[in-house]
Amino acid sequence: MDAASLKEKVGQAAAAEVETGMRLGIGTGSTAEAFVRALAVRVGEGLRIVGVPTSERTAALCRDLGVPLATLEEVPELDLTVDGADELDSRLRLVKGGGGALLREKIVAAASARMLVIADASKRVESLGAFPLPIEVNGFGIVASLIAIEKAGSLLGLTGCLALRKIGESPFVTDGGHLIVDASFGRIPDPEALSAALHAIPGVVEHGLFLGLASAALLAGPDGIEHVAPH
Ligand SMILES: O=C(CO)[C@H](O)[C@H](O)COP(=O)(O)O
Repeated sequence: MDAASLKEKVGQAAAAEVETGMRLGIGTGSTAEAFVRALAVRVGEGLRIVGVPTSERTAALCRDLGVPLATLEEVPELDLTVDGADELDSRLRLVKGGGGALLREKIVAAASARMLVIADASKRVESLGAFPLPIEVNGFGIVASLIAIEKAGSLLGLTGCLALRKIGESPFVTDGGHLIVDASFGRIPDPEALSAALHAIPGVVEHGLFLGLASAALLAGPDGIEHVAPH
């Protein structure tokens, strides 16, 4: 089965878990988009939900497909967030932010009673870190922040290159107006320690380590959908 079909299947499986009346956080990325498409079908059949999108991109798709939306200000407590991931480990610790939406994704996930991760099974890893860690930074003092991120990594034995994310020649700018640094640290033995160290840097707005947020995952592979709980 190709990657698009796996995303479609897992998007449908996640949409099947949505119950009428739910307040949903709606993730960002190609897998989350497959979920939105399947959710829109159910909304067309009479499912009543309200969704809080994690990016302008997701909001636009939901509007196009007729998925009812609200802001997090209007609906500040959510029942379930469904979102993709770039990596997940057996404890359902995640790396997210490949699509640059990590700040809103984390705010929405933290406002949700449950977070369901949807991905193809190739996203499951023994240790986080093969995927470069996205770090959202304020544009002010970017060089100072880069130096501080490098030092924070090296104090934890993590070395590797930091790259300012670009689209063509221009820096990628997030929905919140910030920049993204992709940190190729390699294997991250202690994600909690790295999370704390990054949070201590004033120019770091947020980072893509999602720790203790995911409640379950649906992973699509050639043999079907696997339901995974953290352990
Ligand atoms: O974190 C994200 C966006 O910021 C995405 O959920 C993550 O990058 C996975 O994307 P995809 O489903 O396209 O592989």
